[in-house]
Amino acid sequence: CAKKAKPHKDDKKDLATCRVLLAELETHQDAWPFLKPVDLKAVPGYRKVIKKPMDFSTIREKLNNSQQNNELFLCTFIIDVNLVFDNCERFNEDDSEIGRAGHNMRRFFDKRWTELLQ
Ligand SMILES: Cc1ncccc1N[C@@H](C)c1ccc2c(c1)OCCO2
Repeated sequence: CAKKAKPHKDDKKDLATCRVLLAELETHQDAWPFLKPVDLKAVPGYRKVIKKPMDFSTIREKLNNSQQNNELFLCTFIIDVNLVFDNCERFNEDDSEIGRAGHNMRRFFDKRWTELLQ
């Protein structure tokens, strides 16, 4: 993904842009299934099926802890956001509340990160 994002001279903008993007994801009306980690005790089968759980609050934690000079943070951010949506597709029917929310959120993210980061 590093090559996809146009080579910025200063990563400082990228970190701010990831924070803006994450805030937009968190406040989206379809974000509700993805705001916090899935409760592995409350959702039967989730722990077995989904090898790498991810959610927006975990991504925010990682972003807050990421070193600015470590240019990998941008790729890590993109990979983690896509992991949220890939996990959602794997576990939820397309024709379900959560499945539809996942598709809507992925469409929104793809549009916004292209506008902001490429
Ligand atoms: C993203 C996702 N994929 C699969 C299952 C759950 C979830 N999200 C959790 C928060 C969630 C979303 C909705 C719920 C719920 C938990 O627990 C039972 C009531 O409805």
